[in-house]
Amino acid sequence: MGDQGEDLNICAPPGIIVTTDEGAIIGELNADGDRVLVARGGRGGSHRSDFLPSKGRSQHIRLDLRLIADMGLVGFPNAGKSSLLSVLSHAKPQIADYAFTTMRPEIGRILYEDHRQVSIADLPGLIEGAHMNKGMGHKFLKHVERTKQLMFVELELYKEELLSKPALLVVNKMDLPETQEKLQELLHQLKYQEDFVGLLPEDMVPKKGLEFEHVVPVSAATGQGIEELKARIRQSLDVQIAGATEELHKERIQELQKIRRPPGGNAGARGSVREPRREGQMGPAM
Ligand SMILES: Nc1nc2c(ncn2[C@@H]2O[C@H](COP(=O)(O)OP(=O)(O)OP(=O)(O)O)[C@@H](O)[C@H]2O)c(=O)[nH]1
Ligand SMILES: [Mg+2]
Repeated sequence: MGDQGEDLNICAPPGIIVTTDEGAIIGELNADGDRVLVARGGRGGSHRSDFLPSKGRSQHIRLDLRLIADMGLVGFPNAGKSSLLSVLSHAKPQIADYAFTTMRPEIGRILYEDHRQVSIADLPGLIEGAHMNKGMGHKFLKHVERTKQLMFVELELYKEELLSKPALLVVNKMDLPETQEKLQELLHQLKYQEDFVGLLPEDMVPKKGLEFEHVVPVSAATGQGIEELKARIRQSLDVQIAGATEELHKERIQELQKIRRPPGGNAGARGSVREPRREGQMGPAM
């Protein structure tokens, strides 16, 4: 009858979906402390089974970190991220004239005329040294990882970790005096970045140039530029999705070509890209 076997626990962060290799969902981990049973252990032997233990299940699984949103709003405290979310979507985030009003992500959705929805996450403000856990630090960066793209609200925010995603730069509060001049200055600096790098403290100099897909001046207060911003968000995500789909198709076609090529070579001209499609069942899924 022996001792009970120990449970095998595997720790994973919240926001994980556990699936089989085929993509069937076994369970979700949405909050701290959530648990999902992936494979039940076998029963121990008893007098009913002639003391023979039964075998437990084994199961191959995938852990997918779910995106919290298509776009994440990134900016210094008070830049007006929550105000922007409230005019872009129907979300009603808390807005106030003090830093760190937003403590956890709030998601809003933009609904486009063709019924496509884009989700925007309003994130806590980012300050210098977030990567050293200052301000909302690590929490902030963890949320940022889970968005497809970033929408920077005002500039100085280029933290290198954040620059690997496509990004839009939104210049908010354009209703305030002198913002027009500041915007021109900013556009000039972006265009001639190398000339300005010398003015920055060494640890703030980005290794990679700043590239924004679009720079959009807006005012959350008056609504100026908000429609254009919505259009830019959509455009930018559509381009990214189209790029990813094309990449996937290329990979599939390459895989199919490998399968088609007989082991002894002899693929010749017949191994063209179109060949596999004619066989029907193996064409790339659209
Ligand atoms: N004049 C003007 N004020 C704005 C605009 N957008 C936001 N504000 C004001 O700026 C302040 C901060 O706005 P929030 O939207 O709370 O800023 P936030 O970036 O979400 O701030 P945190 O959550 O603390 O990081 C509030 O007093 C807003 O009313 C704007 O376009 N023009
Ligand atoms: Mg906020």
